Amino acid sequence: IRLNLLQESYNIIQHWPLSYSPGSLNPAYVASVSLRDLAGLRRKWPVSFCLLPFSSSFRRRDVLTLTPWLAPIVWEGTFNSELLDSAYKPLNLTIGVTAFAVGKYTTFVGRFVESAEKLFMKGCWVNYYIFTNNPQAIPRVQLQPGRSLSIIPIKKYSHWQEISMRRMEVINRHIAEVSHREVNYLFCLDIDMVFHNPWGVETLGEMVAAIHPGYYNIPRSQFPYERRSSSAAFIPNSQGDFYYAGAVFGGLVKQVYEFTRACHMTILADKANGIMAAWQEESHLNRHFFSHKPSKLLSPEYVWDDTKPQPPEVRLIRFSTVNKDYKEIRD
Ligand SMILES: CC(=O)N[C@H]1[C@@H](OP(=O)(O)OP(=O)(O)OC[C@H]2O[C@@H](n3ccc(=O)[nH]c3=O)[C@H](O)[C@@H]2O)O[C@H](CO)[C@H](O)[C@@H]1O
Ligand SMILES: [Mn+2]
Repeated sequence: IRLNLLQESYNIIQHWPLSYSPGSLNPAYVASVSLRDLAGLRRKWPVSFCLLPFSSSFRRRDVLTLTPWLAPIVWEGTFNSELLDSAYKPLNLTIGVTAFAVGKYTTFVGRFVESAEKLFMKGCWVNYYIFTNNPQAIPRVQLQPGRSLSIIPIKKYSHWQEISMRRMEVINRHIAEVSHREVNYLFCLDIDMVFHNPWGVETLGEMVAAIHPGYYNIPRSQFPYERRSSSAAFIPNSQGDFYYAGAVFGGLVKQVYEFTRACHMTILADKANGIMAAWQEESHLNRHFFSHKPSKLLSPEYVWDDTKPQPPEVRLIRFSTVNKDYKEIRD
């Protein structure tokens, strides 16, 4: 019963800007309700008040829509994008996107950016930051007004594992040097992916993680966490919350800075001990989110895998991996 009540409050808070004068609550927080936010609200308004006007229109009963620590899990059918758009528009937010195209992965850039131009954060300012060892290989894509793309040269590590893991370090440094001045929120995405349906402001939150499409309906004992206690990414057998994808994370730029710094540190600690975690930086990301709970979760709609059949609970595939030949693409 308590969870239901809280779910109701969450739905109400999502509708806040319509029912109450704009400015009374910063819409930046409207879609990222945490336990802390709820506790604060309750002090001002009794719960019964929160429960009054809305009940059933934005609810899903077939999937989990709230974590045990009361972070929303975003699924199609749990939010109203028109309302959210009208709440966020006046904030004039700039959203950054980092993506890496090293070695043969430059072939993915065109499809990634073209699809993002049609579907990612429509109506917001968007800055793409494409990190590559081969700037000439990045195609020029026609961008919508208010959107920009920077190409940032980086060196190429020889192993794909190292390329993938070093993203934490590179993003962290880039935030400190550049993007902290340019964006409010930052999403860090795999590049071997394509947008198929809208991805909007419903995804914004302090710290946002995405549930891995392979493990959203699997018992936690089978999550592929790093299980060696010698690794800094170690999670014991019976523990953990969700298995998150390494391909999608984001949040307020300051939070993403802290997050990438922490992950890079634990990756370095493993390296000093001659260990590489089971799923590289994804293992470290999972370990970090185990002790620092994300304030919002994205459902696997936001990080799907095209080789999987679409189950009924996944109503909209928004962002999905491109089929690739691993042997061919990873040198
Ligand atoms: C869906 C999902 O959660 N994907 C994760 C998974 O694999 P994937 O198997 O999808 O990893 P991947 O091959 O896409 O590599 C991750 C990303 O690193 C970049 N890259 C990688 C290799 C290379 O030669 N050049 C290059 O640019 C590129 O942006 C790519 O998208 O595991 C990886 C680490 O093992 C990462 O945690 C991915 O985020
Ligand atoms: Mn990938």
